[in-house]
Amino acid sequence: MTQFLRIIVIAVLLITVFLTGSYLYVTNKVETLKNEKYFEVSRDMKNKLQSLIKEKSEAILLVTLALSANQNIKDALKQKNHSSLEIDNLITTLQRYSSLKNIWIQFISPEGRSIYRSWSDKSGDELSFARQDVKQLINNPKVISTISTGKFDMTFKAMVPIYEKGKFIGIVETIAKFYSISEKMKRSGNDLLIVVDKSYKKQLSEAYSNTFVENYYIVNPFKSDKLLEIVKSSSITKYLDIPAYIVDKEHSLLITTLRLPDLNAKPMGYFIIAKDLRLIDLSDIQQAKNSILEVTLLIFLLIIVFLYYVYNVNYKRFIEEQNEILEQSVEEKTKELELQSNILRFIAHHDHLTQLPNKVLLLDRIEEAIKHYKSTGEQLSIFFLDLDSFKDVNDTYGHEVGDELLLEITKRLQKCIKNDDTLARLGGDEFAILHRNTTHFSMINLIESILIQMKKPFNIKNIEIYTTFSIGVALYPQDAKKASQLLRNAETAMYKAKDSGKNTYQFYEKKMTEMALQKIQLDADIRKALKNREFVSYFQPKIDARNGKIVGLEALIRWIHPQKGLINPNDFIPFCEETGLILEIDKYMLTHAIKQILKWQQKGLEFGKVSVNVSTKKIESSNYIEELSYTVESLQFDTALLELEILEGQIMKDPQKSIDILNKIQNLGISVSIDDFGTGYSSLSYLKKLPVNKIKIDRSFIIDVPKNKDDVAIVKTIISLAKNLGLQIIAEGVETKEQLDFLVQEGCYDIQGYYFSKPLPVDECEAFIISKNRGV
Ligand SMILES: Nc1nc2c(ncn2[C@@H]2O[C@H](COP(=O)(O)O[C@H]3[C@@H](O)[C@H](n4cnc5c(=O)[nH]c(N)nc54)O[C@@H]3COP(=O)(O)O)[C@@H](O)[C@H]2O)c(=O)[nH]1
Repeated sequence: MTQFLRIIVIAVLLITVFLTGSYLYVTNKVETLKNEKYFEVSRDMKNKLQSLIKEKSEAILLVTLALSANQNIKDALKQKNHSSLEIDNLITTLQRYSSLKNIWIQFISPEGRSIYRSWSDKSGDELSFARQDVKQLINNPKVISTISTGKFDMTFKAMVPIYEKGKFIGIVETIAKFYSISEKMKRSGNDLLIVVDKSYKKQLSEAYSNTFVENYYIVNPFKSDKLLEIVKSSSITKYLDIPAYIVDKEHSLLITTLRLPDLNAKPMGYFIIAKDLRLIDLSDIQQAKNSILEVTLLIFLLIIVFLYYVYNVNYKRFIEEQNEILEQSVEEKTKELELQSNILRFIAHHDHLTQLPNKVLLLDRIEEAIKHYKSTGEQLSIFFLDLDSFKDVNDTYGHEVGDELLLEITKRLQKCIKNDDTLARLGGDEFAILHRNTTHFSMINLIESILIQMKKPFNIKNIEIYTTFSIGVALYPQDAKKASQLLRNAETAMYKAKDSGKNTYQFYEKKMTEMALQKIQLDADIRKALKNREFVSYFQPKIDARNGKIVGLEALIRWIHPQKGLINPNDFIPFCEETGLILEIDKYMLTHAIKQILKWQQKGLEFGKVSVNVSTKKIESSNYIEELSYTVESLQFDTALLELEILEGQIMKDPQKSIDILNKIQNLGISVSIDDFGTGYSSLSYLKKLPVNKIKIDRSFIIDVPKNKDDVAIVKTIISLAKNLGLQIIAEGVETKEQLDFLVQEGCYDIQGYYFSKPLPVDECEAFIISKNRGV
């Protein structure tokens, strides 16, 4: 806004300065032009008067010269008698043929006596005493043309000396009135006032007109009374010797002066010339003024346009700045609102005591997890937790202790959940957990973890409090399709847990509870079995079909359960892989198998390499290579006789990582075989890079050969692939002669399968080896 005001103030100042400057300039310019005009007009006034005077002087001189050449006049002068002259006719002729209407003539003798004067009968009077000009001409006879003034009038005068045969015989003098000059000046719009200094001629003091202004005699008969009055009203000297002109605005007059010299150029008086200002044509000045005003207006408009442009540019900038400020302010406000809205949203979605998500947020998260399931198949489960004796805590110790207890319980529950799980407080003593990426084991793990956490007493304000949870679990998608229903079902399951004695859990589906119980039992049993060394190795021979010799043995785990008897690996290996117990199993089995092999070696039996199954979890465990190396070294086992079977699917989960580990295994001198080949979608580009020695064709491709053409094609391809890659090849699950013949025909000679032998317990396997060593 300051910027905006500044521009406005600058604009107003500029316009004011410009207009003032323009006004002063125009006024000054007009004044100058007027002065020039007045100077010009005043000069014209003077020129006009001068030219009229000159014109008349010349006319009179011409007439006088003409008269001086007239023989009759000469004769009259010689005779000093004019009677023979027809003077009247002469004057009439002169008036008729010249422009001079009032003209008088006089003849003067060489001695200075008047012989004849046309305006009077008087003659013979001595003039040379009274008249300076006559005296002057007698002494120096030459033409005189001058203006003269006397007490009656002011006149033009021309005097010409007349000679006859070189002798000066007299003077012809011609006199004309000044009237016509005044009239002509009047006609051209100029008032004329002829003033003569009184002191110039004594006789002027008695001037006939009797019109005086100060020391000056007003000569002209047709004077302008107005001008006379103006001159009279102030000092006359003001109007004499005006250098150029005077503008009398009061009387609207332009006044100038012209000196009136006498015969000897001595100042005699002045012509005061005046012109009505209104008669002076100032249209050219007005035109010039208009032009200046037009230019000024144009410049003014340009300034306005410029200011408008500057204003616009600045205004745009100003608007942009304001916009920026506005945007910033909106941004800040938006952030504030977002913050407030976040706070409100948080309040609306969280429990005020524990700050945990409330039921609303939990349901949102469940909906979200359901959507996720639909795109990924990742299961979820809801755990509904209700404290078993919270009412007693509140009643006994008060709500403050109850609240503290809830906060401590929250902390412990947070330790049990995964990062992507949601722990919520539904109100009172009810909590819920959204457990994502659910597996049977993860659910059991979570339940056990909660139960363990709740076993420890809580110390609230030095009061030791024991409390437990009744937990209900519902699974998506098995138990409900909608979030709210899922939560309700988990709650129902929780009440079942309450009914069954509290401090326990129930699944919404009864069989799930049983399964959970079984898994918990299985977990406990496997741990116990490892401790009690209930796991044993069975060995399945691998036979070279061409000669029936044993080329190797595969160690396969068996569980000799004290109550249930022999348990096959399919009933516990997947569970062990899920729980991580496989790490212990694989370690146990490697040692167990090697120890047995060492025993057979000591007995001198020959059976080729021994292969042991290894899960990916195992080979990916951080210290696997160290553990493997330690096991073979500590048992002093020749690594050249050991082969590890690793599932193709597990290798291909992260081929690059597998390459690193397999390289390390091979560096220990241990062979690697890809187990169940054909099921793991091996990438051919990776296959050629994999540090493996052997591939084992999966049983699923062997079952229907040679009948199933597809399987035949697959098996043929795998065999040729192995050969091309320089890998050994073995087929497993061979049960029939047809299968065997087909494989041998295709060049796969190493065979594992019931056709030759099932996996055998140690003593049976020993007997089998012995018989084969004997070539039976
Ligand atoms: N990580 C570990 N996994 C192990 C270990 N011991 C076994 N296992 C894996 O358990 C799965 C089941 O094994 P098992 O029941 O022993 O079955 C093996 C053979 O009995 C069976 N086989 C062999 N020949 C035939 C046949 O002709 N017909 C037929 N129906 N079954 C036959 O194949 C199993 C051997 O498979 P593989 O290991 O892929 O060569 C099994 O996946 C084992 O890998 C262990 O110690 N650790």
